[in-house]
Amino acid sequence: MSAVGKPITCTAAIAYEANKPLTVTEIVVDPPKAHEVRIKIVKTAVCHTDAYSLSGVDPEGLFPCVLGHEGSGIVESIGADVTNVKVGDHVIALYTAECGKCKFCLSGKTNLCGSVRATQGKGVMPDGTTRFHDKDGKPIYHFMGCSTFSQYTVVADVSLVAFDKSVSFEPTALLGCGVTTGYGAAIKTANIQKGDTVAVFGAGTVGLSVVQGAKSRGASKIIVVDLNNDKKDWSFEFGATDFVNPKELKDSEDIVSKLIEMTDGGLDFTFDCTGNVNVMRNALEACHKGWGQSIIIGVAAAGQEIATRPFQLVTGRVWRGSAFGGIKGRSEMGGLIKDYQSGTLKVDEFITGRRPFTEINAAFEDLHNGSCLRTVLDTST
Ligand SMILES: NC(=O)C1=CN([C@@H]2O[C@H](COP(=O)(O)OP(=O)(O)OC[C@H]3O[C@@H](n4cnc5c(N)ncnc54)[C@H](OP(=O)(O)O)[C@@H]3O)[C@@H](O)[C@H]2O)C=CC1
Ligand SMILES: N[C@@H](CCC(=O)N[C@@H](CSC=O)C(=O)NCC(=O)O)C(=O)O
Ligand SMILES: [Zn+2]
Ligand SMILES: [Zn+2]
Repeated sequence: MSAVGKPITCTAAIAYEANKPLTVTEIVVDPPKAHEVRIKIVKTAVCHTDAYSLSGVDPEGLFPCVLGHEGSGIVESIGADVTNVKVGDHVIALYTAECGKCKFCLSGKTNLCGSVRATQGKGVMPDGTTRFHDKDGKPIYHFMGCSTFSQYTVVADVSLVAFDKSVSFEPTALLGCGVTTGYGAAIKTANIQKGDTVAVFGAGTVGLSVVQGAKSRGASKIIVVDLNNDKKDWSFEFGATDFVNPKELKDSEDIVSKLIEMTDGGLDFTFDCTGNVNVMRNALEACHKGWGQSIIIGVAAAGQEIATRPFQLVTGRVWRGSAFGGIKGRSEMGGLIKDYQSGTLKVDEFITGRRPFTEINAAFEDLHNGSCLRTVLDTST
């Protein structure tokens, strides 16, 4: 019997409090209101940002909530006035919405959209209420406008994009965050050109996706910096030309001087994909005088601040940031899917494990163990 217009009881993973394992339990998911879409999530994966928010240091972190923002699934039902998707469409949830109408969307300068961001950061839908409840009716917060750690979720219509049914749910789940973020940061935010030199700090899914973006643009040197030698082989497979482990430098060397020496004065582009503010400083200072740009992708907690001597900027180095790789999810995801289909963009290669949904806490543990890129969860099991 169809559940359209009715609440659905399903399994979800609830973050009840910071730093505690998620509780896999039944919740109630209300039907979508106007301009909302209820999705049956098929595949989802854990991104480092889910672990960051679960750790309790995210100033927008609210509990209890349904985490998860890398996920894809099938439109189960739509609310009034939804015109961009229909029931049965295969979709990716987008934590960076694209309304096409707000000041941000119309600026042509950014992929950040203002339409739902304020309520998204408060863990509620645009009308200020939640569609998730526990069995006693108590509200459960949404997360990043997606909440993919549930068999069913509700998102704003501006927070999803449909994709061709010939593409499967696993790669599209990963395109919901990590891969798109890194690849976009390289090809869009930085707009790396043939011959440029690049250093990437942090060889997780985001960092290695920067690497493949740099490779696709013909960068002449792509240096990966990571403390974990287990990331070396992957770095080369995704396109790195060099791998440096700062722990293995000589006493007389530091990572900044090492990178400057390797690149005849510094890099054209560096990327922080660690979220560590000390690494961000090194990444900036390893840039070439006069033009080098450092792009911050990693997320750091409230209270953490970046520092450098202003002279570093006076002498032409540029500090920038990138959210979701600068990609506009609804109008540009199709291009990334084409890159995936043509083989330019590796996505499946990031899947280092698969688990049933009930093992979601183990998937978080995987992320903290250096031999994981992404663990994909099957919400039906
Ligand atoms: N701006 C945006 O739109 C987005 C930002 N993010 C953020 O990007 C970052 C990366 O995410 P993700 O790839 O999923 O995370 P991962 O945890 O998979 O990757 C981070 C990598 O950085 C390495 N690392 C940690 N500390 C250092 C250090 N001091 N020097 C060098 N390498 C280091 C880790 O090594 P080890 O294996 O030893 O832990 C790991 O390989 C996170 O901060 C995440 O929150 C993610 C998605 C979107
Ligand atoms: N609530 C967090 C926000 C951290 C952050 O910067 N998030 C990234 C996406 S991380 C994905 O894995 C982002 O896109 N930021 C732009 C935005 O509008 O949120 C905090 O306050 O730390
Ligand atoms: Zn993410
Ligand atoms: Zn907008």
